[in-house]
Amino acid sequence: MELNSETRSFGGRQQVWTHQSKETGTEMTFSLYLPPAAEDGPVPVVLYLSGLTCTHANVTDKGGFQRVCAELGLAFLAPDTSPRGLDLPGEHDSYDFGSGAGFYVDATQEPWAKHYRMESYVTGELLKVAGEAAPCLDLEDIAITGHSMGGHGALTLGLKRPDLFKAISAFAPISSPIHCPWGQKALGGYLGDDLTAWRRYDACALIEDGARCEAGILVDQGLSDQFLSEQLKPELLEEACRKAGQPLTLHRQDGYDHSYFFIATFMEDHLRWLGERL
Ligand SMILES: N[C@@H](CCC(=O)N[C@@H](CSC=O)C(=O)NCC(=O)O)C(=O)O
Repeated sequence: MELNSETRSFGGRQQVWTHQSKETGTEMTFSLYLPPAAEDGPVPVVLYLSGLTCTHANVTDKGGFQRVCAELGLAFLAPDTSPRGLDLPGEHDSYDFGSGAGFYVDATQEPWAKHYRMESYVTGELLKVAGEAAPCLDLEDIAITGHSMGGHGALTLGLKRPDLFKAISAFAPISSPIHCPWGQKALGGYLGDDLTAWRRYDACALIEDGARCEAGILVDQGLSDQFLSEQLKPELLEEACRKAGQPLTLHRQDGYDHSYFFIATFMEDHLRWLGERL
């Protein structure tokens, strides 16, 4: 494991680490913000999953979380969105599949199955490695959030692993990959035609099938988001939660698009909401 950079920010430390991953069989990079409170004892962790085309760097540079994490004493952990450094057939052909588009699934189809293991990476190895890099992380006290494809990751992994994640939020998440072109392409490519396997990676299907987050779920969605009606469909999540009695706070934000300007605007709200549940 190697510390690539460390930069002072709001009294804490913004770090970037690389390590050799057993799950992906590649080098992986993640960023980790340690608040000032990490000098004195264990700190809770917010795990942030990024969207299509992103690395750890997008949210680290543009998410604007450091000031509030410093104030609340929260660590902020941001992994990459796929394995890197491979050259699998078709891996780099499109922005919404392959590199930069791991969708937080464990692929079962070739040639992806050996390396595209982002669910296992994020929920297992990443947390372990981050805990070794920073023993001040309280790995019993983790919340999960994310944006778009990463919002889908936060919802699905959070719903599947209530033992690991105490609270879930999302910025403009893909609500139901089964019902949108991005999701159909990714789940078909990584998991094949088995719709039962798809349901394990669809927040609405998981809720229909009984998964719950007791602490509730917070979602913010911009109403000028260019992906809103075709890809994100928050009304599907709203309906699944309503039918199942799953508490959901969904804020529809007038005029906001899909960008990091939107995320940075509502980051503080999400950190305070998650922090109250940690
Ligand atoms: N075609 C676009 C789409 C890429 C894009 O908008 N990516 C979003 C996430 S979309 C859902 O997962 C993003 O976060 N981009 C990075 C950023 O810093 O804004 C394209 O290729 O640009």
